[in-house]
Amino acid sequence: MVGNVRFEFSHVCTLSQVLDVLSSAGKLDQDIVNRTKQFIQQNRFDVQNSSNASQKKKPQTYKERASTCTNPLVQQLYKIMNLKKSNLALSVDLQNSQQILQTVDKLGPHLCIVKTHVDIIEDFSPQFTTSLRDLAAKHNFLIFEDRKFGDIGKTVKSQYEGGIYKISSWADIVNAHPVPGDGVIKGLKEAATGTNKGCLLVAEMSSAGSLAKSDYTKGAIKMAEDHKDFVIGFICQSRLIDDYNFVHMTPGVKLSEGGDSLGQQYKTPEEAILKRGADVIIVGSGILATDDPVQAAIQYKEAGYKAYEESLKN
Ligand SMILES: O=c1ccn([C@@H]2O[C@H](COP(=O)(O)O)[C@@H](O)[C@H]2O)c(=O)[nH]1
Repeated sequence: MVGNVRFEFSHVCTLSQVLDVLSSAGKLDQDIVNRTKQFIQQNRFDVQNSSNASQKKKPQTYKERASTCTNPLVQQLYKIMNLKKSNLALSVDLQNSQQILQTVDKLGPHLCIVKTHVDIIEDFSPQFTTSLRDLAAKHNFLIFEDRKFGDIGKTVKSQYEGGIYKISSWADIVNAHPVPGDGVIKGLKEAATGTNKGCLLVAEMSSAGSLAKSDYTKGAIKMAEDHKDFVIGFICQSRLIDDYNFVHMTPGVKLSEGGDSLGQQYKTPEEAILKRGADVIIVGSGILATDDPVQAAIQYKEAGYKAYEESLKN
């Protein structure tokens, strides 16, 4: 009240919208935007239900997630993570097939997922994928081909099942950019009919200046929810949805923060899991570019698992 005049205030835009405007104008770093939004999400005060406001959904163990999630591939992944006490995915970005297989054989006991970029292998042969599948069976991990499909449905279908790589015959998981619309998912899904395969949507990226943010990321979430039978989660930099049926996998992870000369941005396993809500951390050079990759993998596995245990206390 001012004098005898009563004023009523209501907001014209949300804090998230303000953050988006500042980010689009180049005034705020996307990383700060994502973290602030995540903070808001985690600390939301529900006015209508304020007595329950402090009751956050209880975090589930990997074992609990394996029994409550509905997608068989997601169940399998959480079972592996529980059994091997590992949320570590190795990005095996090497160009020689023997080197890849030897590395995977040594590091396999510590991994829940092996991520490949099959098109950087210089001596690719179908035998390589047979040997990789043998190692997946020997060490109990899933294979994720980081192909990032991004074309119309019929093209991605051919790229997934055909060509020299025949990705659908050996990869458990692939990923896709949501940019073409959900035809990209429908095309991949058709090629995977009747198999236990899954797709991750690239909802956010670790690289500086990524356009995958705000409404684009929201669109990716909607697409995932519309295709729950095949989309098993996201490549992302923050927790996007409070549903363990969608596995959040975060690349750009190293034991110390920083970046590379081509725009990659690193965060620690603790930051990725505890602050940003990742389920799986994806690590490449942090392990491969060391003198002792086995020791490095153990370090990442232990750091990732410790952060997961810590997250259960929240
Ligand atoms: O947003 C993204 C999506 C994918 N990647 C891939 O992950 C690895 C990261 O390797 P590092 O050596 O740990 O940087 C690489 O294969 C990328 O293609 C990503 O980094 N960011």
